[in-house]
Amino acid sequence: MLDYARERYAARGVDLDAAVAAMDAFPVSIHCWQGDDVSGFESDGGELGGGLAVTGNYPGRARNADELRSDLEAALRVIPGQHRLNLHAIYAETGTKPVGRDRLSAEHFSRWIDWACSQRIGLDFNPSYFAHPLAASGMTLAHADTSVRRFWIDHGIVCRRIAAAMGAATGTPCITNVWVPDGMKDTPVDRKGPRERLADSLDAIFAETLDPAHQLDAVECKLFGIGAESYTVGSHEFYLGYAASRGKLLCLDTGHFHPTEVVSDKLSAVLQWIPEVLLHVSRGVRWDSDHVVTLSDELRAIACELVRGGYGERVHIGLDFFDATIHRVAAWAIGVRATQKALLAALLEPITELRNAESTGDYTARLALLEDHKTLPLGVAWDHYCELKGVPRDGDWLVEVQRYEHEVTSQRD
Ligand SMILES: C[C@H](O)[C@H](O)[C@@H](O)C(=O)CO
Ligand SMILES: [Mn+2]
Repeated sequence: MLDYARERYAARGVDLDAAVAAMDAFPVSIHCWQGDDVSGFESDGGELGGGLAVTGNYPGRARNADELRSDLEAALRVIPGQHRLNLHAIYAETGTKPVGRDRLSAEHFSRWIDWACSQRIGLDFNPSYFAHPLAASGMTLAHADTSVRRFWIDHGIVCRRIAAAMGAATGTPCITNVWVPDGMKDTPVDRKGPRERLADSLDAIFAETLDPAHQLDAVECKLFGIGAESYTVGSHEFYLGYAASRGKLLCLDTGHFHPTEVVSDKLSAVLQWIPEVLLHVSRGVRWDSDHVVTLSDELRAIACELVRGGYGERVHIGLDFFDATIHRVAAWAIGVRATQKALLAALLEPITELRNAESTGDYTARLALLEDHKTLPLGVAWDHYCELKGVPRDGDWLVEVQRYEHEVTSQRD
């Protein structure tokens, strides 16, 4: 079967083995928050809020950092390749004493850092601007009250330092992604003031120069959230301008746009003006519902844009979904494996033939090639990749997760 697949791709001018080898250049930053429904481990944390909503009550949620790390290891055993872990500040381990988010430091993440080093994976990081009494009003960095704003600015400052320590320890830059829920349920009369305050707060957070070899900054835009239906301070236009003017990464979450807008079309547009992009690959169903990522047309289109544009170095792939209706380890595995399949399909695209067809105006051949590519034996190449990396193929990995569920997660209260 593998030889047959090699031949089929070779007939289209594509080297299957080279495509499989190229997969190493696309690590995926796996979001820790799928493992515990974005709960975190703060003893004094608040309701999730911020427009974020997790539905479902599948048994076996990780209740502490050791359980979450164990679940992540179970997921990594069925995910091919070396990846990264994306942590939120609410996953700090502060012992029995609560530590204010404005006082967190790298020592509160030392066990995560040691674990990442032992797994040989990189870390990414996020300040948490939700699930906190000072975020309950729906405003954080854009808040009109200076003392509330100061608290959240200090949170951003300490998180960048934590990220720098993570990057230094793991030997790969840690991306600190700033997302704030700030917005209004109903029509504001002052759209300008909060945006001025958000810009000032961000400038204050980013004032300290940190080594880009250890730490990079990203800002995440959004169209609307639950409870912020009429106005989102950090809109796409706001953050595109901010990132372009400050040389920051722009985080594009695939659930954060109008349902008819697609991130696959935005990549080559924003990368004209900003240095790098962080992706939050999600699957919005009718709204920013954060469903588990599947091998959709849009996911494939995003992967094609990365490969065709040669954006491997400039686009960082992260995931952002949370579904508590299915087994959480399986959710990670499904989402990461789907993302990787999209990448492999993109690497197997008959790009030379496609470019020739397009440049000669033969749009009939372009469409025919794109359609035919869909049924070439991607699954055989994918199985081969899984075997090379020593993880179960499609059809086999779920059994491993079910065993883990039986032995570990189903034993939790
Ligand atoms: C928990 C995440 O940081 C959060 O989902 C954010 O990235 C987002 O997308 C909010 O809608
Ligand atoms: Mn996101």
